[in-house]
Amino acid sequence: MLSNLRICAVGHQTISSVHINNICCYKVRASLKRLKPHVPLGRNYSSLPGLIGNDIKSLHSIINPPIAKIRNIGIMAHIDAGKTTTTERILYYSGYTRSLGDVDDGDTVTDFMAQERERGITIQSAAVTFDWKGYRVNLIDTPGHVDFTLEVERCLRVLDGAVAIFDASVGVEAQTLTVWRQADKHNIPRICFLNKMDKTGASFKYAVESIREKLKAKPLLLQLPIGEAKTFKGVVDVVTKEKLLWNSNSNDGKDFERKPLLEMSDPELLKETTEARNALIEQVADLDDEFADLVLEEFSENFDLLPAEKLQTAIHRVTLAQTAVPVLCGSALKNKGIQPLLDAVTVYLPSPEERNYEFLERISRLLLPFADQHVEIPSLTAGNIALTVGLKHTATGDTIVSSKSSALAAARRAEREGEKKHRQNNEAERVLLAGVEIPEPVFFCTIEPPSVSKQPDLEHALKCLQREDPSLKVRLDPDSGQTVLCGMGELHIEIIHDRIKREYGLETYLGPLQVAYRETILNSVRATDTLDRTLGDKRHLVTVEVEARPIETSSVTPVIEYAESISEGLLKVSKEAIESGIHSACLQGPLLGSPVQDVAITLYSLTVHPGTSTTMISACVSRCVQKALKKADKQVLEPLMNLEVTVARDYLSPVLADLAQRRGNIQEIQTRQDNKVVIGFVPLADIMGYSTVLRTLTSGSATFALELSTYQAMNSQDQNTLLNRRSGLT
Ligand SMILES: Nc1nc2c(ncn2[C@@H]2O[C@H](COP(=O)(O)OP(=O)(O)OP(=O)(O)O)[C@@H](O)[C@H]2O)c(=O)[nH]1
Repeated sequence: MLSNLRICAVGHQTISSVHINNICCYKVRASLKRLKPHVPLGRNYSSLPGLIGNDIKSLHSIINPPIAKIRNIGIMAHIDAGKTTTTERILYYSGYTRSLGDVDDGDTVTDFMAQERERGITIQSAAVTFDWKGYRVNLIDTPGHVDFTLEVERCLRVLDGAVAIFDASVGVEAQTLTVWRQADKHNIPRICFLNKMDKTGASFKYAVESIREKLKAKPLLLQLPIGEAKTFKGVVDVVTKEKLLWNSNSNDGKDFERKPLLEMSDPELLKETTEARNALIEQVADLDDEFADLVLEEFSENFDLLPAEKLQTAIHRVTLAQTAVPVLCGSALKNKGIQPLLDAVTVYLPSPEERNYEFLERISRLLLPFADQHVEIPSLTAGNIALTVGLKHTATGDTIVSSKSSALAAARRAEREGEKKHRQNNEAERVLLAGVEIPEPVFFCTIEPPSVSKQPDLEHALKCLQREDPSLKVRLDPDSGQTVLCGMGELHIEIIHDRIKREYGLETYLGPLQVAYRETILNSVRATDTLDRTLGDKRHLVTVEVEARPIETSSVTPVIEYAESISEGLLKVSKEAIESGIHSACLQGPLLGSPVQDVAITLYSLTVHPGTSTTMISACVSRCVQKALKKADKQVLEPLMNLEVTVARDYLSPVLADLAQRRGNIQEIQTRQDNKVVIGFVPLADIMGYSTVLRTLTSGSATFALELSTYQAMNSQDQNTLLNRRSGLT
């Protein structure tokens, strides 16, 4: 029985993708050329290209692994930490691909969009399924660039666990903090992988410290690196006291040597590992009472006698409770440390069962993704990924249920659980499916089809893209009649433009990129208005009096109040019309036509002639509110961004000088290895096109992250310049 589906990404051409229970289902269109045949040849499968009958697993093992052996995990990190490279290694070692893909060569499986391959970045999440030592792992590689935050969020809400990847030479970076917070919100157990241990400047200690300090997490060091940067050779498994060494002559890292540490051959390393293991045991005992009892009763005299499996089970519980995070390390590029990372995923991250979802599922037509091919399957157990086709009215972030009664039952149960929430470890949150938070778009630009006859095609393309990506907003400019795209950043809009061309065959024209300003009022004002219109033999007559006043909310949704004199009876029939009128008036402020923020509207009087339609009431209220807003003293608000620039010491001065010219407000300059990290605020209007400027200023050695902080009042000089520019005076 189908009781709960989560829709994750829909709308691209004919395939819609759904979440079944806690599982994410995405379109996967990776190239099949390097896929190893893991699909049984049969009635439905013979059409898959490149599949041979010999090296295949049984249908049962492919479609229905026991739920305890399923891991649904995401990979998350700051841009360029190495998610895609790590995923490629994982696919290779698990036998899913035959050769190693490389982001720098543009031939990875998960970065399958043309733009991803060209730019070497991940934009859309991709899902792949593979088996590792008897476990089924459904893995999602998510984008790291801030413009695609929503894509990360919609993945996280359905995962059972995640691997957070860090660049070991920089530790925690700006976007890591964002995705970490998102994972906290969705209660996702995590393990950390300190990647790039081979890189100059890599520091295990520094990266661990940054996890402790910046993420406020308790790192459990399950490994120690053997060597660092150029000398990085392998890792020590602290839990088992073994050393794992990769052969430096091997070009794919498939084979490695695992040996117990011995007093004779490695006295120093053994001593260091024993100390690390003892510290780990104490740390876990502090966090887990059951383990503490075991250690105290049986092993307090000698921690060496504590079996590795007992320690692993306790670490699993602590990871699940999210009171600490296991930390591992390696180098994806140099093919070291990936196999133990996979082991850790199966040992420490939870199965769907442990995450306490209790639905069973059934839908009419199910497809299983095998890269860009889909195999129809009759049924699927909870905890798996599948696709369904043809959902027309469902968009990313929606939850669908089989019937109204099952939805009500889920809501009732959530309510009951909510009452015991504090006792039951957020049971209600586990049952209810979290919505996605859609960030505010800060940029917009007009978009034109190649000819008027192509306008319907453009509208169709934008509709599909919006269903997939709710952070893209599309609206019609009421003055010019033009279509306006609103997005998260320059790159976001550029990619949308590119996708319209490649996927929908439409060559569109973008207007100049503009900042999404807001407006507010500075004093209280009252206005009255009357609308008197006769349509046919019917007279519509409304008189309204409203007050608009400034309040502090940081929201574009106006607060609506009613004076006591407004009759209950009148409100009953016309409340909806009144509020829709107020909302529509506040969408377009009198200064720039931007949304009005921080206002309260009070309705003081309303008289309505009998027979007046609600549309006329709405129109009159809207006009009256606009009149009031126009009368008030007004203020433009501009988006202020949090900026973090990481730059080599030598280039710090030109970067600071440039930021000073951009109205930048520097809060702090940190030292990170050989780099300086500049943290501050800068108005969005002054930071457009910054990536090109920064590249030129620093010979390509700097990176930056940008995120909306707040909307702030513009000073009067800047505001006048902007208003004059908009009205064409300058
Ligand atoms: N030295 C070193 N470089 C690495 C390692 N892993 C990845 N890289 C390099 O780092 C860059 C970024 O790697 P990706 O795998 O694309 O990183 P990503 O996190 O997927 O990036 P986005 O998808 O854009 O968020 C590439 O040039 C990789 O070759 C590593 O272990 N060591």
